[in-house]
Amino acid sequence: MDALFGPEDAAAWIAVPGPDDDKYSRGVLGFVTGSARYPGAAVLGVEAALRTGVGMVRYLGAGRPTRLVLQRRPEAVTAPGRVQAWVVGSGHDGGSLDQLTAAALDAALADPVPTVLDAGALERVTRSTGLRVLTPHAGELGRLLDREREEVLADPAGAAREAAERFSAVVLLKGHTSHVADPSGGVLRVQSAPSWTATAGAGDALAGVLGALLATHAHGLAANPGAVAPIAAAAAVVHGLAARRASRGGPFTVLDLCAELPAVIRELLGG
Ligand SMILES: NC(=O)C1=CN([C@@H]2O[C@H](COP(=O)(O)OP(=O)(O)OC[C@H]3O[C@@H](n4cnc5c(N)ncnc54)[C@H](O)[C@@H]3O)[C@@H](O)[C@H]2O)[C@@H](O)CC1
Ligand SMILES: Nc1ncnc2c1ncn2[C@@H]1O[C@H](COP(=O)(O)OP(=O)(O)O)[C@@H](O)[C@H]1O
Repeated sequence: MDALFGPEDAAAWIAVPGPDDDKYSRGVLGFVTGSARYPGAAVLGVEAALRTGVGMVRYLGAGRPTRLVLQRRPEAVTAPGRVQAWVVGSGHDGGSLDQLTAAALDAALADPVPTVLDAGALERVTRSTGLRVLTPHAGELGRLLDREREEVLADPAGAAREAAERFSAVVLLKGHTSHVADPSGGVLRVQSAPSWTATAGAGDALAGVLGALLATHAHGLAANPGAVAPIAAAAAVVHGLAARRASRGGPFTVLDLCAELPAVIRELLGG
């Protein structure tokens, strides 16, 4: 099955808090992202998650990214504790991680909750124990499959499907059209972002949006793992609509995109 997934489909995957909710019942999202080399990736993921809506963000990383995350978002909690979903790998360099980040990453991968594996964590996919979503761009998916980037671009749906089957994961292959493949062979296509979105850091923000949607649906996911693929597609739609609002036909920064996320969520909910 290969289907187009749009805003009407995405609207069904926005979790709305109720009067009995508190920050824990809404869902806590943990991040092990960013590094001394790429601290900005940590800031962008946390910013995107908080603006998508989540009960709490826990951020675990080295001193420099932690300071920058707190400077931008004092709402983030930097103490370890339970979470309902993880985002790992944005701003990591597969090979070289400081000790604290490496230990936090090991703990996150061993935690059986839904996990977004991005950038530097993609190569650790077989070590993750929960429901997992991989968020590669074409070059990263090529490396995972031992293929050239051009081969992935020639058949993106097929490459995403192959990786989903091989790694028992939902695979969100990013691009102008994003392809979300699940291990049973289904592929959802999302095409909501303008080409101005091709800018460094946009993928780090997408990982944050996706993490927030997973954390706020975590309770239902254990019983319904098939929901992970539409949630991943919904994240791509929300991210793309925020990019469109930020762009209005011109360039924008990733923080501009993040600033539009609350309005996109509101609109999808009919507000
Ligand atoms: N603000 C930040 O902290 C950002 C951090 N990022 C992080 O940076 C890390 C690497 O991500 P990438 O997507 O770049 O990883 P890739 O490994 O896909 O890209 C690196 C490759 O791009 C190619 N390349 C480098 N410079 C190039 C140029 N000028 N023209 C054409 N090709 C060039 C090289 O072949 C290089 O091996 C990830 O951890 C990612 O999360 C990026 O998301 C960008 C923003
Ligand atoms: N031509 C394009 N049109 C629309 N969106 C794009 C285009 N190219 C990339 N994107 C989107 O921009 C983001 C780029 O992510 P990624 O390649 O991981 O960059 P980074 O690692 O720098 O954050 C993804 O969400 C992707 O879908």
